[in-house]
Amino acid sequence: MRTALTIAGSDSSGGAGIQADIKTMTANGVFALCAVTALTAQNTTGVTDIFDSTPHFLAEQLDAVFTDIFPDAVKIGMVSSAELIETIAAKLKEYGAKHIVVDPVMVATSGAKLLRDDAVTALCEKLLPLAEVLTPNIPEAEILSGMTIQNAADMERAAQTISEKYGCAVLCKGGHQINDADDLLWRDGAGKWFKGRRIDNPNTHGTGCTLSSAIASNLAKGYDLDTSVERAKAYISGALAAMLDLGHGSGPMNHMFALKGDFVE
Ligand SMILES: Nc1ncnc2c1ncn2[C@@H]1O[C@H](COP(=O)(O)OP(=O)(O)O)[C@@H](O)[C@H]1O
Ligand SMILES: Cc1ncc(COP(=O)(O)OP(=O)(O)O)c(N)n1
Repeated sequence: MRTALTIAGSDSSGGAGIQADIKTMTANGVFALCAVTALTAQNTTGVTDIFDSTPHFLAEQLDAVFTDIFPDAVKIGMVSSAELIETIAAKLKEYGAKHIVVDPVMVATSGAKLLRDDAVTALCEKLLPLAEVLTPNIPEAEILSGMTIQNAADMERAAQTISEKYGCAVLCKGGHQINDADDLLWRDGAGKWFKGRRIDNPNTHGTGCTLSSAIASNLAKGYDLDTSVERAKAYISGALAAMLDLGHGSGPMNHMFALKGDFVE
């Protein structure tokens, strides 16, 4: 069985963060490993508190994983401080981790800040250059490129700028646009659009975590990046279209929409 590691924060509501990652990896047929960067007290209406792992304990989790079950791909989500970012970068280099997907999580849709302002530089300098692909949403792509994004041409310019700056592929996600759910993959000097039908579902908690984990799962299975993005897009569209409705705010998706068998009713 192929394996994928998520390095991310815990979401007590189960819709985003490490919980979304593990469900996504499992539903995509890979064995999920995890290293927890932080605990969040969170539900569908917002984040009330964050308790960070220490750099030492995060390093211990990464040592435990890499020295035993070496992951076929790695996904990185919420990492709130410069010290934790530096720890992850050092360990990924030490172990020669491959197929690294970085979701540069900065702010939850509910408005909570998940990355400290003083950690953006560490993210850019230490972690982004290790990535095979970055998956910023539009607000994150604006911060990383220093540009304002208002339309598809702006997405292309911003993705190109980020890709050239950090030497990796960039998937600029269009979920925050008004009329569509089209994502742009910029790699090796050229852009490719992955078109998505916008699903009229207010429950989008964890879409970014889910997409990046599905990409990592498909890279772990040996698919190339284009195919991994295409398959991840099909997966998230299915999870949104299942129209799960839980909680009082923007609820989670149904990660198990495609699961069939005697134990699912
Ligand atoms: N209503 C929607 N219908 C279909 N796809 C969506 C919808 N909202 C987001 N997506 C898709 O979900 C993925 C995550 O995008 P986005 O919501 O922009 O990320 P984030 O959760 O990081 O803000 C992208 O592939 C995006 O196109
Ligand atoms: C613990 C934790 N990590 C990441 C997020 C952000 O999730 P994301 O899928 O990027 O976006 P929203 O769910 O906020 O739309 C989170 N909320 N919690």
